[in-house]
Amino acid sequence: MDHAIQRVLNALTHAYFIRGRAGDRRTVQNRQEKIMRLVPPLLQHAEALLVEILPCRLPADSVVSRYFRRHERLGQADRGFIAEAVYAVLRRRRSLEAYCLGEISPRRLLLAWLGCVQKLNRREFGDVLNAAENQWLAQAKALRLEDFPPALQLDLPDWLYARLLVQLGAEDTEHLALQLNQAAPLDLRVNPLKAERDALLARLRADGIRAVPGDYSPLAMRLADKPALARHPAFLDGSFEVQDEGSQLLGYLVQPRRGEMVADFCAGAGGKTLLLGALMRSQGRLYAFDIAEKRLAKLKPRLARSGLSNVHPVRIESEHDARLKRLAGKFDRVLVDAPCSGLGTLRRNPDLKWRQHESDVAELAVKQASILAAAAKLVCPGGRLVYATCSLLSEENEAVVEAFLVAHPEFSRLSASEILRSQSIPIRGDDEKGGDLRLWPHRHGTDGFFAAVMARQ
Ligand SMILES: C[S@@+](CC[C@H](N)C(=O)[O-])C[C@H]1O[C@@H](n2cnc3c(N)ncnc32)[C@H](O)[C@@H]1O
Repeated sequence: MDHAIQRVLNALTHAYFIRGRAGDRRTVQNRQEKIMRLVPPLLQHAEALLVEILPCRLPADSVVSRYFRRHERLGQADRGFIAEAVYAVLRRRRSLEAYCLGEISPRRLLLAWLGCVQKLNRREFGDVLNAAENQWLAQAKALRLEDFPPALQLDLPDWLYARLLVQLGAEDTEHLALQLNQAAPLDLRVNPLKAERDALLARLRADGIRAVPGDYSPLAMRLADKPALARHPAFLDGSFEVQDEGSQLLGYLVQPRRGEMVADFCAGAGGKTLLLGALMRSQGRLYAFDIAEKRLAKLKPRLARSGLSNVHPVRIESEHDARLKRLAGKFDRVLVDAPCSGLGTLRRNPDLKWRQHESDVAELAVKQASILAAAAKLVCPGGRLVYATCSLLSEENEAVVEAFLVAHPEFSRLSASEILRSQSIPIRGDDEKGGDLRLWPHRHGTDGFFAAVMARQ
């Protein structure tokens, strides 16, 4: 193998683990050894992957999966490593482009990340850099990020920075943006029909998986690393699902009870459906509506693992589907996990900040209002309606709910924090304005979520 590439890989591996996995020498050593053993030209793979991702035609995660399917000989550690480099570039794309000094290319973005963010020195780069690149990188390293506008420094598009500034102020926007530029932790949710959290934590630890209970959700477990779990026996037997802790809290806001009629209006692949079904102890009827056949199809194997028998997936044409009319006024609880900009998930999907535009947000808000109004018709008198998004923007959140409440005086807001507290879920911080729940990556360590709980008279 080319020694220069080997040196960069060593340095990269070092930088990667120092940043992400400090404190566990054994893991560092194991994975480092693994990478050394398997080592392909990872930098070239990262470059090739960026060529496909940067035009932003498709979501980055689907491009990454497709790439790895095409390169099936890449091992787990190599994949982790390539994905880490590519995602780092996506997170820091705007400032890395500035470091490119007018000649933006996937290779330069990667080298800028290595040189200017990871601070690899010339010796660590070895002879990977040609003379022109050496010269360019020396100039790039001399740039001071502080001399650029705040939005660039924080790697946000101008329009998004401007909106967050209005909502949060400069200091909080900075804290949020810095957090959004980190990788999200891996959270699991225990399936209470199959396992008990303490026992499952012990089972995972016995397998060398470092896990602790979540801060808020009684079913959450947070992992210290990102092990591959798809073949873990406790996953296969339905004892847990992968689910962000914030997402879990939405299930507790719906608070479904055994025997009730419950609808998950935008069920997708059923992350929240599975939780709602488990909270109902599989008793009563739980409808999982969605317009996307493909997403609902992904719910099927998850349902099979979960042990739930009360879930009815129904593909609808739109929120105005005629079948919904027959169900009007019949549901005790309705969750609307609305399609949204997804900006609360930027730690996982950093490409969204470059793929979403202002005009998308305005369109989404119109769609969200229409879905909420249609879903509300399903709620019975005395029933509960929860509107949620993983957006950070008030346009998709409070504004949608406020307009809905004006047009539907039969609904009134409940306090989300009180509902959670009544279930012994402690939510700290400034999350109670208007009674709605707001979860922020920089305050709660979860993805960004908004949820409003409403009751029908
Ligand atoms: C935020 S995702 C839902 C995620 C899902 N609840 C989960 O926890 O995994 C929004 C979903 O809304 C669906 N959707 C979009 N328009 C819809 C509509 N008019 N009626 C129902 N669902 C819709 C999308 O297909 C997508 O699956």
